[in-house]
Amino acid sequence: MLCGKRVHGTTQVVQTIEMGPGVLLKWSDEYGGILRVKFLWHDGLVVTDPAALAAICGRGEGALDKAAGIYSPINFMCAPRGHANLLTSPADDSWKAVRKAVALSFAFSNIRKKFPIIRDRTGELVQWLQRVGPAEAVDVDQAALRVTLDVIGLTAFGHDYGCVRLQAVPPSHLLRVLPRAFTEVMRRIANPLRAVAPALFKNGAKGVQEAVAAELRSVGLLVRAAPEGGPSAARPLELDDLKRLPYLTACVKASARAGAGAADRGCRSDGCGRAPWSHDDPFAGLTKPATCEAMRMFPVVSIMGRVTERPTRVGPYLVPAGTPVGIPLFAIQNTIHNWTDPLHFKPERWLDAPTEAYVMDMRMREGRAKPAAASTHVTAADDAAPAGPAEDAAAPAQPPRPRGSADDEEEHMWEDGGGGGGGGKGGRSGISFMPFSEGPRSCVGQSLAKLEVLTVLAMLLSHFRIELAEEMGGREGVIARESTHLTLQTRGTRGIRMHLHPREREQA
Ligand code: HEM
Repeated sequence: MLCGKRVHGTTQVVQTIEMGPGVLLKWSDEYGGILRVKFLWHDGLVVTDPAALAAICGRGEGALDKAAGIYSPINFMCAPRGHANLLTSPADDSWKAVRKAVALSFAFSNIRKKFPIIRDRTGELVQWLQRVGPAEAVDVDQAALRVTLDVIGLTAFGHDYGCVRLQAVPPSHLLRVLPRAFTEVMRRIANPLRAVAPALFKNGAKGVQEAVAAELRSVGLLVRAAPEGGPSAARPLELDDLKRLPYLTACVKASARAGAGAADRGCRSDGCGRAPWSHDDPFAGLTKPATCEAMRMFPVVSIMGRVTERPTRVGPYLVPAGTPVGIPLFAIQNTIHNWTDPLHFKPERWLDAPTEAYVMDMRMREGRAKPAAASTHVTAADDAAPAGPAEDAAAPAQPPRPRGSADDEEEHMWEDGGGGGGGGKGGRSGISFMPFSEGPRSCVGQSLAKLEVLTVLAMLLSHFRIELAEEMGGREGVIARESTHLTLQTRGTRGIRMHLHPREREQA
């Protein structure tokens, strides 16, 4: 994303995609929790301040909606003619209806039935890794992507991508198409002109092909999951199938209004949902804190975009309508203002944290929190926006209102456990950890994601001792290649290579 910070009246422009998510972390460390920047030609804010984030992600007056313009390049990857989707749409009535239907399908009571799928695919991955052996360095990032695509395909659409079983990955396979399309999306977010006149830009025409290839695959899944008349998993997608899409979208919305979980149509497996940590799993105690610490340091979604619809208070500032607001999860979860010793991987931070908390204010746990208003770090943005009256500047951030709309009935695998002292729902004073975001636009798929992440980690840790390959250049080498390509990834094609030493062999 093109953005720049104001320094003494001049603007330093940087492209955060090229420089990696670390640039916003550096600025947050240096300038504090509310920073005025330029997003393209707009003035915007970057917010890492916990109290301001609680208001932005809540439902009160300070709540902000999606910046649909920033998200719109994603549309071209998902649907013909670039229609908005659940992720990219502003929170209008249509979004509410679809969100309600999809959330029902992702209720943990439904998702737990999918556990055997996750366990069995991960089991196949373990067998494959055992065959590869410890001498060869394996790209674990890609291994995780293989399981994830198989799990999403099977659980949501009854479609088997067969990623884990692939010996070699052809260039046209989703495993390759998806990362290339993600890269094109990020390029278009950084430079919207790229979508309008691709020929003017390096690899612009190729980017169009990547977007179309990803779009065809998304559409293929939707059409296959249709109740009747769609092609079977065995029949390849044909262009005529695309004409059925408006009908499918109407189906989802209609059943959403009727209160039925339309996306359940894709759910085709039965079975017990016992998760690994509910058994006598020796790694259960370790897996949850390790998962949380990994998600803190390396959040999959490293930045989110919101926009003020009307003049809105953000911390002590009143910002004008139409101001884009960047929410850099990577910086929020790694800045020295929100965490003690943030650059060190310390799963033990989470040992006595409420087990089910995935949204919390870690400053409270570390005894570092100040009252909400005082904890707002005033920055180079002093002249940012027409500030409110002096007494307003001292007013605490608006706490989120109790839940009351689309996702009222959502049942997540783990409800927020009260934010570790942050006051719980409706009274949270701040947020410094939210890998799945928070509030009405939080991740609707988080129950599936958590089940998969924990299962994969528990099974890998119980079978292997894992060691970073030397060619990665240590932790610093990996961090130096961090890059936002829609999700947090590493630059280049090497991925994250590791040696996996089978535990039985070592014990014998
Ligand atoms: C570890 C895995 C995952 C992480 C960390 C994650 C994180 C997030 C975050 C931070 C958001 C908010 C994005 C924003 O506002 O810009 C989000 C939204 C969303 N996620 Fe996930 N996600 C994960 C897996 C999944 C899965 C497996 C699915 C579905 C199969 C999913 C579906 C969605 C959808 C549809 C939204 C948009 C919700 C809305 O705006 O109403 N996610 N996710």
